[in-house]
Amino acid sequence: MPFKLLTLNAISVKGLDRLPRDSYEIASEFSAPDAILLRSHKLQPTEIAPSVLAIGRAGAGTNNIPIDYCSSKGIPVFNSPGANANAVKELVAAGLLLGSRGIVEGVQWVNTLTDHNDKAALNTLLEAQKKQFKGSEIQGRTLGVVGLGAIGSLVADMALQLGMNVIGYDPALSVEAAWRLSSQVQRAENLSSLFARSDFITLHLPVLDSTRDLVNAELLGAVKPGTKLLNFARQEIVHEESLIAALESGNLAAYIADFPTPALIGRTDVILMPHIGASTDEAEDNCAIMAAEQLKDFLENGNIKNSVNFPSLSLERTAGCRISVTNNNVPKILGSVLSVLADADINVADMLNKSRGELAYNLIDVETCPDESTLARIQSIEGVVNVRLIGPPRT
Ligand SMILES: NC(=O)c1ccc[n+]([C@@H]2O[C@H](COP(=O)([O-])OP(=O)(O)OC[C@H]3O[C@@H](n4cnc5c(N)ncnc54)[C@H](O)[C@@H]3O)[C@@H](O)[C@H]2O)c1
Ligand SMILES: O=C(O)CC[C@@H](O)C(=O)O
Repeated sequence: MPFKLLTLNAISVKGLDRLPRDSYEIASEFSAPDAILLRSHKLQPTEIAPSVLAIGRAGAGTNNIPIDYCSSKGIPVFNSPGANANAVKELVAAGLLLGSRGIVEGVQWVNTLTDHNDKAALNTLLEAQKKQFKGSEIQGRTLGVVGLGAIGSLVADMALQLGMNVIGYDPALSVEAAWRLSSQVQRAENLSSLFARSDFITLHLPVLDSTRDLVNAELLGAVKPGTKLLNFARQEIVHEESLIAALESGNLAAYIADFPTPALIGRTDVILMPHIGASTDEAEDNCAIMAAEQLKDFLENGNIKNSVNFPSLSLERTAGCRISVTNNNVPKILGSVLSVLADADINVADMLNKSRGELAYNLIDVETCPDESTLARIQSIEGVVNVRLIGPPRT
C-alpha cells in the first residue's frame, strides 16, 4: 500500500519528487493520511487524523504546529534546519540597507513622477530633491545578532564582510554553531548589553514560551537613540506596544520586519515585508527536499533526523521486519516490550533506544514479523504511546 502524504501548503516539486509515486500518493486532501507536509499553515490538533504517523515542516520555525499535542500522540515533527538560512541572510542584508538609506522612500517618490515627460526637467527635479533620501553607511556600525544558529551565524559573517562590528548573544548556542562562528563576533554577556551597544539589532531565534515578548519595554528603553531593529524571526518575539512606544519616543529609529500587523502597517518608521524570508527558489527546494527525505526515512525505516520533539536515531536495516515503539520515558517499559516478543518466540536481531524529555523511542529489528495480537499486546503495555510494524526494507 502506498503511503498517503497530505500537503497543506504548496511544496516544491523538487522535494515531492524525492517520494516515488509508486510508494507515495500525494494530495492536498486525504481523510486518513500517513503523514503531513506543510510550510506556514497553522495546524490545529483537529486537523491531525489518528492515522498520522509524522509531520514534516518545510522550514525552520515550528510554532505553527501543536508540538505538545503531537508528542502526546507519539507523532514526530520534523523541520529543515538551515535549509532556508541563506535566503533569510540575504533578506537581512537588504533590510540593513533599506533601514539605512532612503531606498524605499526614494523609489516610492520616483514612481509618483509619471507625468514628468521632459527628461532634462526630470533630471533637474531628481538632483534637487535627492537630498531628502540621504542615508548613512553600515560599514563601521555595530550589529547585534540575537540567536547565532543557522541564520544568525550567516548574518554575523555577512555583516563582518560588509565591514560592520558584530556582537552576538545566544544563551543556548550549540557546539556546531559555535564552531561555525567567526572569532571576530564579540560575545555579549546579556541581552541588555547587546541592545545598549548596537546600532542595528537583528533577531534570529525561535518563538518559544521563553522568547515570546522577549524584546520588551526594558530592552527597547536601553537602546542608543537612532538604533534600528530587524525582525526576520517571528513577530511574537517583539512586544508590539513597547515597540510602538519606542518608535514614538524617537529612541528606536526604525523597525524592519517580515511580519506585518495592523498596528504597524502604514507607519513611516517601519518597513514591512510579507513573510518572504524563505521565499526563494533555492530555499523552497532545499526545505522541501530535506523535509521529504526525513519523512521518507521515518515512514520506510522508522529513522529520525531533525525532529523537534523526538530523539535523533538511525539504525541500519537488517533483512527482516522492524518494529518502532514510542513510550513514556520511564523504566521497565522496554523490558516489557522485549518480554512480549520473547513470549511470541520472536528473536531480536538488532535494536536501538533513545529518549528525549518525556518520550523514548525504540527501533527493534526482529527475525520474524509479529502478528496483530503481538502488536496489540505491546500497545497495551502501560506507558506505550504507539507501536508500528515497519515492513522489510524497501528496495
Ligand atoms: N522570515 C522567515 O521566513 C524565516 C525563515 C527561516 C526562519 N525564520 C525564523 O528564524 C528562527 C531561527 O531560525 P534558524 O534556522 O537560525 O534556527 P536555529 O535553530 O538554527 O537557531 C536559533 C538559535 O536561537 C538561539 N536561541 C534560543 N533562545 C534564545 C534566546 N532566548 N536568546 C538568544 N538566542 C536564543 C538557539 O540557541 C539557536 O542557536 C526560526 O525559528 C524561525 O522562527 C524565519
Ligand atoms: O515557509 C515559509 O515560507 C516560511 C518559513 C519560515 O518562516 C521558517 O520558519 O522557516
